[in-house]
Amino acid sequence: MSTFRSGFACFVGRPNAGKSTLTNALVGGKIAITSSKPQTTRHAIRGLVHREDGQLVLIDTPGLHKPHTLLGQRLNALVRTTWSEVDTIGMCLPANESVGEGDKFLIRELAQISRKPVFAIATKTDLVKGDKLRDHLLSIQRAGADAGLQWKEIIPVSAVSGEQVELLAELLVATLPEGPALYPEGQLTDEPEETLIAEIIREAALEGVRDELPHSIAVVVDEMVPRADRPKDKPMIDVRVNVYVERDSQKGIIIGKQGARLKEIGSNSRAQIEAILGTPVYLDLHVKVAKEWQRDPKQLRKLGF
Ligand SMILES: Nc1nc2c(ncn2[C@@H]2O[C@H](COP(=O)(O)OP(=O)(O)OP(=O)(O)O)[C@@H](O)[C@H]2O)c(=O)[nH]1
Repeated sequence: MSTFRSGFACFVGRPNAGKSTLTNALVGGKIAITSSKPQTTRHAIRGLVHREDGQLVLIDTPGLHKPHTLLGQRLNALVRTTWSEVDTIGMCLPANESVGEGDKFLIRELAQISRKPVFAIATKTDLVKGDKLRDHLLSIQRAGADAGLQWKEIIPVSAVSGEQVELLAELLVATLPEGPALYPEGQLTDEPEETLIAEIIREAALEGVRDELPHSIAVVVDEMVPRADRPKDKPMIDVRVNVYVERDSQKGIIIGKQGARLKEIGSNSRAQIEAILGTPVYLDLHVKVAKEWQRDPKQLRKLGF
């Protein structure tokens, strides 16, 4: 029997490097969700990659979402801890952008970790042509050498076209220690659909305003009902959702000018929700103020905490 491997990996890279999209592509779609409860680690699990040869647990790297406070300063301790705890690291460097100072800073930091495989992942290769990709791969190699980092591999991928995603999964799994699966297959997908849907909407609501609404937002799926008057071959589900914030000002942020942001939240999350439910949905989003909900046990229970 062939060896089964299991372990943890994280992706690092500047904002927009393609980490989330790659995570989704590796996981196979819908379950790359930041808030899934940490199980054996303190870190949030972003997704599970189940394969015949192993199981890869992709974890979130806190702090790297705020590179402006991070780059140019020392990396915070939590990020270092994450790096020291995972089995393998993938640094994402988008092929349509040159290797910049921010990237080099990260590469130097990664070079400090000894005896851990660090992959350079040239993301978004569908956006560039041959010569440009070759130059990009060369500058990644050079940046590694300059920092004293020996890349485990430099691998070009496109999460959008799917090119080399399978190969990347194989290479990452090959670096994991031998061991049984850490999570039952499909564990994260066993979360109730409502939880996944609420989480997708919460992510969409936080998009671009994360700093303004850090923890003050909770999303609850109120009901999901099949629309009665639809033909059998064209079903539709009405999904009624409440988005709770703590203050009126936050309500304004979520709703946006003439409802523009709320509309955007709906359209950004609908496709993913439709993928989960397997039917078109009508999303009915309501924003409500639940004052100080984080401090009110009764409200917390209502919001599912
Ligand atoms: N064409 C193309 N676009 C991609 C690919 N991967 C990601 N993108 C796009 O690049 C943008 C950023 O991708 P994300 O996956 O959100 O990047 P990220 O590194 O997770 O970003 P942060 O959450 O800001 O750290 C999005 O608009 C993606 O659609 C790819 O393989 N090809």
